[in-house]
Amino acid sequence: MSKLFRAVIMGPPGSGKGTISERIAHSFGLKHLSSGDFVRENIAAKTEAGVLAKTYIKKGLLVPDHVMTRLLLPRLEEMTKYSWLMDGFPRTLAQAEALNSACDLDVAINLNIPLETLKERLRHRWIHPLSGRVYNMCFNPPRVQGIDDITGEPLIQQEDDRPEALVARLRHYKDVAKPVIDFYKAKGILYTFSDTETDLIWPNISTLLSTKIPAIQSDARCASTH
Ligand SMILES: Nc1nc2c(ncn2[C@@H]2O[C@H](COP(=O)(O)OP(=O)(O)O)[C@@H](O)[C@H]2O)c(=O)[nH]1
Ligand SMILES: Nc1ncnc2c1ncn2[C@@H]1O[C@H](COP(=O)(O)OP(=O)(O)O)[C@@H](O)[C@H]1O
Repeated sequence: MSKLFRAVIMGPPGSGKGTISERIAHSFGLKHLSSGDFVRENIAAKTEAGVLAKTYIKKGLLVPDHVMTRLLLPRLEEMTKYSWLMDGFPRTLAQAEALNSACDLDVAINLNIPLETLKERLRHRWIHPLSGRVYNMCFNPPRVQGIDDITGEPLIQQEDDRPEALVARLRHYKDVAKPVIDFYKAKGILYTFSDTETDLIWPNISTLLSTKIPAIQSDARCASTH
């Protein structure tokens, strides 16, 4: 049997983690795990961790490390048979260390996108709040302006995505992410991609993963579910 593949993808808000994760999951047959989706599922199911997480998200804060690890690590235990890509976790060094004790990663993808590009993208980002589905009014617009493709419900723009809030958010991201990036660099698994467009970054990520993911597994991708 081929070795399972485990990766994380990091980058500031708007860097394209969700967009690129979907492409990776589709092309390489990995499970796409999203910390934001897990948090939203737990909020919807009113689990203990979900109720706690909601109080932080409402204030625009990161969910504390112990809540995130309590929420995520059991989900990873259910994934022992699968190759996966995690989007949105770890965001802090404590989370990276907790993940490191739970499993060995093969690759950490780091997206490095210019500030002006992030501002421009997030200005056009609209989301369906219940599912977390993300649209961009230029790059991937919904079929009907302002309406979610799947549910027909209205889309909203997050307060956090306004340009004024973004600069502070990005500064905070950099401070918190730096030790995580250094942690993966020291392990020799960090791959940084810098460009202004997902379509320019994607071929490089695809080439990297083709060399890392055993061929047998990508051949079997049609049989996988995600
Ligand atoms: N113009 C443009 N928008 C992009 C590109 N890649 C992603 N987006 C959009 O930018 C926003 C942020 O992307 P997303 O994948 O949600 O980033 P995340 O916050 O890192 O998960 C979304 O509205 C995407 O549709 C790109 O190359 N060009
Ligand atoms: N690894 C994490 N650590 C702390 N909080 C997290 C983490 N992942 C998600 N969250 C919380 O869930 C919210 C939604 O996550 P996500 O969908 O990744 O959104 P965003 O793109 O706004 O960061 C975050 O704003 C944050 O409050």
